[in-house]
Order: sequence, then C-alpha cells, then structure tokens
Amino acid sequence: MRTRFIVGNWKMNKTASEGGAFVHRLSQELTHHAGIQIGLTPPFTALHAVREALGPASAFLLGAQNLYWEDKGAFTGEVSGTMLKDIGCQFVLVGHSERRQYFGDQDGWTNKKVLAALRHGLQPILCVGETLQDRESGQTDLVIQRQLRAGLSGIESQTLSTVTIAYEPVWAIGTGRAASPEQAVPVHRLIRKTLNELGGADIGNHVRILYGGSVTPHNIADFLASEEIDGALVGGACLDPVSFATLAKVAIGSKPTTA
Ligand SMILES: O=C(CO)COP(=O)(O)O
Repeated sequence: MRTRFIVGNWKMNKTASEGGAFVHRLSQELTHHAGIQIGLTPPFTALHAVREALGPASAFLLGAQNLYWEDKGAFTGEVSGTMLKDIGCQFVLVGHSERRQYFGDQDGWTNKKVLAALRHGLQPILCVGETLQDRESGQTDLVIQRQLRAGLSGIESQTLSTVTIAYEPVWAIGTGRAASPEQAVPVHRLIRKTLNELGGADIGNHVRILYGGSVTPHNIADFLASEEIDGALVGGACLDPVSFATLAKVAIGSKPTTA
C-alpha cells in the first residue's frame, strides 16, 4: 500500500510572514488528514517561519525546492542538505523542470542532488517530464527513461524504494492545460516499469509516483481515480490555503480504482 502524497510547491512565492499566515489558515481549514501525507515546499527564506508555524508535532511535511550536493564550502548562493535537515526539512524536490529550464540543472546534477538528499535523510522527489516538442516528436518515453536512469543512477534497490517520483509534463505546468488521466497513466506505468528494471523485483510497486501540471481542486479526483497515480505536485492551486485544503480534502475522500 502506497500512502498518497499531496505536495504544494510554492515556487518563488510568499515571504516568511505570508508563509506563517498560510499555515495558520491551512490548519483551520484542514483539521484532519488521516491516511494521506501533505507536504509544503516554501522558498528557502520562508522555511523557518513555516516550520515554526507548523509546530514540532505537525503532521504536515516540510520540504525544500532544491539543494546543492556539497555539504558546505565556497558555493555562493547555494543551500546544502545539512542546512535543510537542520532547519527541519523532511523532503526536497530535485530536477523540477523550472530548474532544468532556467538554471541549467542537468541529469548529472539531479543524480548528485538525489544522492545528497538521501545521504542527509531527506526524501527526494525526483521530477521528470517531457516538453511539448518531445511529446509531439514521439520522444516522451525516451526522455522520461533518460531522466529516470540518470537521476537514479548508483542507488541501491532498498534505497530506491524510498524515493518519490513526480511526473510533470512541462507543457502542463502553469498552463491550465493539465494532462488527461489517459495521457498521464501510461507514463506512470512506464516510470514503474523503468524503476523495476533499475531496482529489480517489484521495487517500482513501492515507489510513489505523483502527477503535476495544472492540478486543481476540480480535476484532482480524476487523477486519483487511477491506482497508478499516488498523489499530486501542485503549483498555482496550492498558493491559496482554502483552495489547497479543498484539493487535499478531495484527495482524502477519493478512493483509487483498480486498473
Ligand atoms: O510545477 C508544478 C508543481 O511543481 C505545477 O505547477 P502548476 O500546478 O501551477 O501547473
């Protein structure tokens, strides 16, 4: 049984004080969320305020949007796994398409970042996804397999089962044009198959695979109706606490159907 995971990725939004206010409002809206995990990835500057607002016993998980693979040193502008762990993070996004597109994060880097996260006891969420051009030229499967094989290189089977994958088609991010479940599910199956090839046995069946790209309170149930989709990585619709709580409540209430 894979526990569902709904993650709100704030991207470059919200100051520290706005982050604290968000958490207070979210906690009022979402008083229980038994059976699923909910994570937030504020910008680095709001991590402390969000951790404080959540309190030590919070069931919400705190994550970061990126990390650097060295533990410390002369790397101006970077943040290490040691620092994220110290501030209370439990997980970290790696290889988000905006990192790949604007900041040059390549497959080799995502691998170093995944390994660094694991070394520090941070659960990595490795993001993969094809561009529109990739999809239209029939390259989707190749791109996804390349990103997975490179990003997860050198990880032993047992550890591989603790990684989470987010499938985020680049053309669906921030466009209001979500993939249909019919488009997403075959890619989720391909990801599981690739994980089984990488880890042996049925490792892929233990790994959570989230969908991301224009997920809203209105379409989340359609994705979660498939047992292949274990949750969502949400951008725009997570910035308002009421919208995010509504989305999470749908996730708590919906049951997957066996394919
Ligand atoms: O990139 C995303 C989450 O990481 C998705 O963003 P949107 O939900 O705004 O499309």
